[in-house]
Amino acid sequence: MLFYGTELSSRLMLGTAQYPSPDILAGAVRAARAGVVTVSLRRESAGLRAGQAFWSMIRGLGVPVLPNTAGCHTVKEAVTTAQMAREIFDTDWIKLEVIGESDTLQPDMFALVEAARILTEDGFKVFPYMTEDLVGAERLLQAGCQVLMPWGAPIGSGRGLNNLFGLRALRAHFPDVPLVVDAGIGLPSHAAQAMELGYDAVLINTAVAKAGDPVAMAGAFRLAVEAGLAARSADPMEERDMAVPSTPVLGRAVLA
Ligand SMILES: CC(=O)[C@@H](O)[C@H](O)COP(=O)(O)O
Repeated sequence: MLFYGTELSSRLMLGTAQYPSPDILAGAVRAARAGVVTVSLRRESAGLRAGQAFWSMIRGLGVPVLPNTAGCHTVKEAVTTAQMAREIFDTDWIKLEVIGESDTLQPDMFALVEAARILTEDGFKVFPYMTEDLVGAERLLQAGCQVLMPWGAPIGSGRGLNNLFGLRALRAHFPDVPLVVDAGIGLPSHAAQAMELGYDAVLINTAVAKAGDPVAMAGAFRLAVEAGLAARSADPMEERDMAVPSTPVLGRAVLA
């Protein structure tokens, strides 16, 4: 699967926020064999790890960087943050987040489409963080996005795939568009389920960073993503409502 013409080394995208230490973050990225790491300009700038040292460490991981506009609530904020990210990380990839509601951190789909249009016209390759809304998805594609990133559940909730019907519908409507489940994944089994649904990748941050052992959890997610992808490629059986005996019966026992 190509993401804007680039084949990633793995289908696991890893967020870099909230780790107990930079060493543990680096260990998690290695254990996950992450295909991409995401980094938030606004959050890092505001925190203790601000500035060049943290960003140099991220670049030094040797994994493609996908900067994001986490924490942005308006089109203007998101566009300005994306432009800063392009300079700092020397990449035209941007994970576009425009948050519309504070309790759920639900994306503002209207502002998202507008920001995506501005950024694609400016040469960016936009990875939009979105709800599973089919019409919104169509508008984002019309705005120039070639990848879509629907949420599994609210960011940091660890609830997994909240709306299986919606995620399935999105996959069915856009069979050729790279789709990534972004946010809300709490367990490796959720990641495997996303891959089994036919999603092309998953993006995970909190579930790894906040695990008791982030490095071990990163390894578990790697295995789950690989398992889900392998299962999908192996063409899983159809679910049925009724039982079908799996053991052939060749006659009945005769009781004397
Ligand atoms: C949209 C967003 O910010 C997510 O990419 C987040 O970084 C990952 O979500 P989780 O922390 O729930 O995995």
